[in-house]
Order: sequence, then C-alpha cells, then structure tokens
Amino acid sequence: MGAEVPEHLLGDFHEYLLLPSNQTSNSICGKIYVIGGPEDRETLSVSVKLFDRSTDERLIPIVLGRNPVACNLHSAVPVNDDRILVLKSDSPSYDSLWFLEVDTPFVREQKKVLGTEVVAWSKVVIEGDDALKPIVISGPSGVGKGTLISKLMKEFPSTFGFSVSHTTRKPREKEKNGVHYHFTERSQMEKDIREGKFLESASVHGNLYGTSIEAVEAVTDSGKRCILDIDVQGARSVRSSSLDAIFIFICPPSFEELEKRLRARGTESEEQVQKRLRNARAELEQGKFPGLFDHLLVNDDLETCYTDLKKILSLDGTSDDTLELSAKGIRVPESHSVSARDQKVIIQCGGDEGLARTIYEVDVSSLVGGAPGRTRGPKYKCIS
Ligand SMILES: Nc1ncnc2c1ncn2[C@@H]1O[C@H](COP(=O)(O)OP(=O)(O)OP(=O)(O)O)[C@@H](O)[C@H]1O
Ligand SMILES: Nc1nc2c(ncn2[C@@H]2O[C@H](COP(=O)(O)O)[C@@H](O)[C@H]2O)c(=O)[nH]1
Repeated sequence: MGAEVPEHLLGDFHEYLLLPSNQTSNSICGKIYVIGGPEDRETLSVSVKLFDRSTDERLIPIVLGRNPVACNLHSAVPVNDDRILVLKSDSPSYDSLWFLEVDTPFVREQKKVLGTEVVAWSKVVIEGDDALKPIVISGPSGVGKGTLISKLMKEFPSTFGFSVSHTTRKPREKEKNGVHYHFTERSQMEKDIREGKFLESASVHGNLYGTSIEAVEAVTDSGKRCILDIDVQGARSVRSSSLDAIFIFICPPSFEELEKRLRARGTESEEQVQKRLRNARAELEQGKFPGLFDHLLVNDDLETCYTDLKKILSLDGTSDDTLELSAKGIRVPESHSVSARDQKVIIQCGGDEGLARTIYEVDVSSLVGGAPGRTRGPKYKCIS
C-alpha cells in the first residue's frame, strides 16, 4: 500500500517521495505509472505521471475519463497487462475501486488519435445483476417516451434518475434549464463534443442533442438507475459505446395516431411537425434493426404500455421503498494490502493489532465497458 517509487526512477519526480502515502508506482510493459502526488491536494483529483524505461523519458500523459477525487491513501496493482486497479482507502464503497487504463483498446485508439501518451480513468462498478444498468428509451417524436419516463420517475423517485441531455433547441414554455435539458449554444456544444465530453450526440430534427458523460455519471453517483431519452442515432452510438445498458424502443399504434399526438401536444410549429413526422418514418424502420433494441413496446393504451415497461424492468408488484438498487462494493480501510494473480485480485482488509481481518477475492476476468465510462463486470466474494 502506498508503495514508494524507487528513487533512481524518479528524477524530477523525487519530491513526490516526500508524500509516499498517496502515491504508488506501477510497472506495466516497461512503463512505470506514478499515480498520485502532492499536487492532488490542489487539483483535488488523482494525478498520473509516466516513466518509460526503454527511452528513459519522463512524461505527463493526457488523462481521459473522469478522474477520481483525490484521497489521502491509495494502493494499486496492475491487472491484465492493460490497466491498474486503484483502491482508495476510506472512500464510500461505490467510489473505492478505479481502473487506470494504460493499454486497453480505447487507450490505444486515443494514443493514435492524439499522437501522445494517453491513460484513462474508469470507475469500477461491482454489481450482482442487471439491477443498475442504465435504460435507453428511444422512439419517434410524439410516441410518448417522455410521458412513460415521467410516470416511472414519479412512481419510483428514489430508484430512477433522468440523464439530462444537452440540446441547441430553444426551450419550450414550461421547460427548465438543467432539468429538462441543458440548453446550450451550438458553438459551445460542438466544442464540448470535440473535447470528448459526450457519450453520444446527434443532429435530430435540425438541432444538436447529446448525452454528456457527466449527465450519466451524476445519476449513477446519486445511487440511482439512469434513464436516457434519446433518438435512434443516439441509441446506436450508445450501443457501440462502453455503456452497458438496456435498450427499449417505443412504437406508436399507427402513424396517424403519432401525428395526432404530436399535433395535440402543441409544442411544435407546423414546419417542425412535418419534419418530425418525416424523420419518424425512418426511425420506425431503424427501430426494427436486429440487435439494436432489446425490447419493443407499442404505446397504444398508456396504462398497458406502462405496465409492460415495468414488467421489462422487473418492477411489477414492487414499490419504490422495497427496491434495493444500491451498488455493491468494498470499503477499503487504511490498513489493507492488495495483490493480483491469474485475473484474481486479493484484497486483505484490516487484521492489524487484533482487528478483524476480511479477505476479498475480486474476479476481473470478464470486464464490460470501460473508459471513458465505467467498468462493470468484476465480481467479488469474501474468502475469509
Ligand atoms: N398512450 C397514449 N395515448 C394517448 N396520448 C399519449 C399516449 N402517450 C403519450 N401521449 C401524449 O402524446 C404526446 C406526446 O408524448 P411525449 O411528449 O411523451 O412524446 P415523446 O416521445 O417524449 O416526444 P419527443 O421525442 O418529441 O420528446 C403528449 O401530449 C402525451 O400526453
Ligand atoms: N441522440 C440524442 N437524442 C436525444 C437526446 N435528448 C433528446 N433526444 C431526442 O431528441 C428528440 C427530440 O426531442 P425534443 O425534446 O426536442 O422533442 C427525441 O426523439 C429525443 O429522444 C440526446 O441526448 N441524444
């Protein structure tokens, strides 16, 4: 834990030896990754430096993903030759395990694009089943996605959280900035997209819409299950991203009924209604694309469709306060040690001076997702 960086490897990094407790050095394929340092106090996030043994170069890599909040003490262990598992001591269990990806496909791709050394953070989510998977709801404009989501959020307020998208569309009368959307200027949104802040973005009915990584993280950090209301292009992008979600497509009972609903809502100009209806035809075709959506629901009678939605989400017969969706995890005390072998990480917690000792075995053989989002898939068991 807090292993000191060998002095001969540090050179200019020597000063960090003064604070070994929040710093570790980790060697993967001839490169040493120095995680943490005194500057963490200023930036409030965990820093990364790199020493390349083959060239004797010391580098500050570009760090992608959302950085973990700085902590006083961490330990780290290389895993699978492409990432480092970082254990933050005395952090909440949902925030204690992170991966610093150093040679995953995402990082390799980013190295090519950016032409420099890149590493990327990804928070580890340990969970037993699909209970915390985000839900992507898609379908043509006016089909009732928003209505169904509102019903779900009203009945299960502490279970679900809405991913607030960004859009360049102007707000409707009752829409609030930061609640329904983050209303933004096109130039700003284009810049944010270029800077990799979005999980997905698309031009929809003439405006830009997008899901920021931050929007999804904010919901997940609050311990809730994230719901995304996005168009089919967005669903396709999320499907090929690192976010492991459940995809649901909502169909209208007929095209005529869709038109009726869109007009009755009275929020769009005639020109917009026409544009949305034109796009709806294409979206209804794309909704049937094999492998894109996990479930298809027809929103004819609202209550029937809502009941079907709850069945898909295994919510029928439950209430908000009987649902236990909080992420599982390991609370790592200051006194601990960690080692890794054959895709198994052993974490020994406590055991000092007569204190109780708990040993966890974390299986990292099947990881899902990863930077710039979260890594799911690790499973743990208590072995002592
Ligand atoms: N099953 C239903 N039967 C009749 N009207 C419905 C039904 N479901 C929703 N509506 C109504 O249809 C209109 C469109 O619904 P809603 O705004 O939820 O659609 P949406 O899919 O979220 O649209 P957009 O993608 O444009 O945001 C609303 O006025 C809503 O009250
Ligand atoms: N790809 C994305 N599509 C989004 C996002 N947020 C909303 N949407 C979709 O846009 C249309 C129109 O929405 P409206 O609020 O203007 O009626 C609708 O199909 C939404 O699902 C997003 O972040 N990404």
